[in-house]
Amino acid sequence: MTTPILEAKELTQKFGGLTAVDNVSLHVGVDELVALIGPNGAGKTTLFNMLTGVNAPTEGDVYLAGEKITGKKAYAVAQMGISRTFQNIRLFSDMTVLENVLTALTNHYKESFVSSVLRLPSYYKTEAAMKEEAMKLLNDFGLASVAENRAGNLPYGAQRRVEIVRALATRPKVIFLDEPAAGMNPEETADLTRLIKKIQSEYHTAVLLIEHDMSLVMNIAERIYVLDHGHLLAEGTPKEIQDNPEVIKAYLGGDADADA
Ligand SMILES: Nc1ncnc2c1ncn2[C@@H]1O[C@H](COP(=O)(O)OP(=O)(O)OP(=O)(O)O)[C@@H](O)[C@H]1O
Repeated sequence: MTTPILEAKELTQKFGGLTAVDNVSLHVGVDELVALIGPNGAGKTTLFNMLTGVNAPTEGDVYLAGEKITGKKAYAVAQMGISRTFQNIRLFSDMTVLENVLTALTNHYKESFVSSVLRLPSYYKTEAAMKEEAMKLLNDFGLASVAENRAGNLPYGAQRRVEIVRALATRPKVIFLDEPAAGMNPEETADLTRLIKKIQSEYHTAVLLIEHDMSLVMNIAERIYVLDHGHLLAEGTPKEIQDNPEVIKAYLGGDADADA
């Protein structure tokens, strides 16, 4: 097993009388591409929310690169190296594509207040370096030609790509993608598949992916966790998951290639 960059130990989330996630442990290795699947209401988003600091777990702990991050707020977790996209696109739709990516880079380019206000030479240098990094990312993900377009005017699939690039611009250790293929047409999904592989292979960033599109999951995930009614039902390679009778019974309905 690779060294885990992310580790969750015995996480439980209760909402009043409902146990949405029950005693789930998982790990994601450095550079690993892991998927989390399960039927609607299985607890996937609730688990994501605990891992990213949106909700504190009722029980259990989360470790990022060996450091305990349980109970830290979402912004602190983001600064420590977890970034995510959401089921509903959350771009700054009135800003350009480039500006959206630049907002994510600001944490890495510290410029003093004085040099910013006085527009000292170092200010322009920093601005140029940020723009160069943002344009490299946009270029790598086929978005350079729309850098100056208003983000809200892009087609749906391109907006999703911008969101992923913006998450990557924070230079995370792990990137969480919450149903990135939702609402995409087959061509957009094929583009997305290449993009996600690139995050892993060229940016050496671990990926944890929630996705209902089984062909996408089986195509790119190295390992899969299956949640069912808040419990971890199975863990394994795509092949092991497809062949697992419990998974087939509880989730895939006997057809491993069908969408959930
Ligand atoms: N804030 C909340 N308060 C109360 N119950 C909640 C809350 N968030 C989620 N739940 C419940 O927890 C369970 C798990 O929901 P969750 O959204 O995590 O599932 P999911 O696997 O992400 O589903 P989907 O695939 O539909 O997004 C559901 O029964 C849901 O109604």
